[in-house]
Amino acid sequence: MMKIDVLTLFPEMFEGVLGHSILKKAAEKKAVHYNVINFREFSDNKHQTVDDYPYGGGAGMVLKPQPIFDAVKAINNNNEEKKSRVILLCPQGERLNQKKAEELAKEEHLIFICGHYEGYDERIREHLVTDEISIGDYVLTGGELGAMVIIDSVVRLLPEVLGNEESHQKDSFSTGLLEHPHYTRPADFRGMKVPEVIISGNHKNIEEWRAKESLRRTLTRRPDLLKEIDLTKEQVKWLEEIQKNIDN
Ligand SMILES: C[S@@+](CC[C@H](N)C(=O)[O-])C[C@H]1O[C@@H](n2cnc3c(N)ncnc32)[C@H](O)[C@@H]1O
Repeated sequence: MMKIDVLTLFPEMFEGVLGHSILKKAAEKKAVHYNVINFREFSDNKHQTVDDYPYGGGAGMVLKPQPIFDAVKAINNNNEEKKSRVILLCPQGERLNQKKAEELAKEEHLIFICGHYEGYDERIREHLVTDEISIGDYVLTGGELGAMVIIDSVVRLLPEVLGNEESHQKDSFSTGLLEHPHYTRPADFRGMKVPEVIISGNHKNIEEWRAKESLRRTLTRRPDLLKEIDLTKEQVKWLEEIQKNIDN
């Protein structure tokens, strides 16, 4: 079972996300155990302060190292040698992608540190964390939403979490390509018809249509992804056909 600890000043923010849908079911199935901790509890200051003014002046408050170092130590049962992935949410970090989610899904223990205010003391970054992850090139008020995004992307990859019906194997990015379009009943909705091939019952043709649509989507929306993967000869041929159709 994967263990996920989250250090935050706003634990209530996680109740909605971890307490619903697939993330909740994953915990019920014992694929994952969540532990959301307010690191204010670890402050050794009688006022339980967790932040302070930045040395050198400037706007905003900075998270102090002590409560966060001590919280991580307590999570690891005071075992300094314990090898957990300690992930700092940080707009300056490596950008999250599917590959990173897949890598983290192989771990047994993840600890997330959610920053707030102006940021955190640099010694946390230098001496405590193993990964700094950003969820995109924009600045959030805190790391909580980022931690939730990473947890969601990781937990759905754990064995037993998604059934066959919701398999992630063909999801966008898992194959290196964007996923093909989906349709459901009715076949004719107010004059808008689904492509003939997918109601043909011919599985070989349906698979080929999906494979080509996946390539078409990637070429038109995210051509950068095509440079990252090795295409089969057949895919290269299809891609050339798709490109010709677009050009004409
Ligand atoms: C207001 S931000 C601090 C930004 C910092 N002053 C800077 O310019 O890099 C407060 C906290 O929100 C979180 N955060 C903000 N943007 C994020 C992003 N794109 N991805 C992940 N975490 C983010 C981080 O934990 C950060 O410490």
